[in-house]
Amino acid sequence: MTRAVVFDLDGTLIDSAPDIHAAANTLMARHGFAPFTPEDTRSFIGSGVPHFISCCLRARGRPGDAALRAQLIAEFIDLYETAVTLTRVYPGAAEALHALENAGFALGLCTNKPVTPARSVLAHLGLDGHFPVVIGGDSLTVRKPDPAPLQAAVAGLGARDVVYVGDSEVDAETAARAGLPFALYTQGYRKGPVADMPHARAFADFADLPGIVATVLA
Ligand SMILES: O=C(O)COP(=O)(O)O
Ligand SMILES: [Mg+2]
Repeated sequence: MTRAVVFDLDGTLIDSAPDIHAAANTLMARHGFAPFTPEDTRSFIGSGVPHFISCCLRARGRPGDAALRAQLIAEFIDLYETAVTLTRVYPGAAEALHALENAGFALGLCTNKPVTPARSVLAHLGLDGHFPVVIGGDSLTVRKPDPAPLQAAVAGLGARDVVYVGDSEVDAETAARAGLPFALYTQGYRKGPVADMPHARAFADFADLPGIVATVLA
């Protein structure tokens, strides 16, 4: 059976918050709302687009407006596909993907970002060739922290021994519910202290990841 590493995307492999921030503020301006700070935007990321838009509306005093919410979700998804130019790969992440592949690991992706913008930003950054399986926030009827998307990624890879790598509380809960070890990247968009998040290992430097995966799966 294949050994595999499944990655979260936003805040884990890529710092995409600047693009998400720009898209959100385009939307806010279009609808006459005040812009968000980068910190506001980062705090809304991690649970997918519907949740992101709910956070935007709550912050602007319109939490119960279902029609506006549906409209903003559709417009945001429209903006999302080309929101790639401000996004950067975290230092050492691309090298870690190569090292893991060279060590024989299959690689998969399980993100709450919708699958079309996820594939678009992966291609823009030259990372798409690493991932035979990409599960996005709209791939199934449920999204993380439900374990089903992560389990679908694992099944798609045909893997048994798997580590999930992510940056957020949502990712830690997803891995726990899927019964998989979790490696926490500490430089992403988590909302609280590392100590409050269940994890097998935490790392701040991608150079450490291949060794961590080997140890966790030993
Ligand atoms: O779209 C989001 O809210 C977050 O995406 P992620 O699951 O890749 O962190
Ligand atoms: Mg993330």
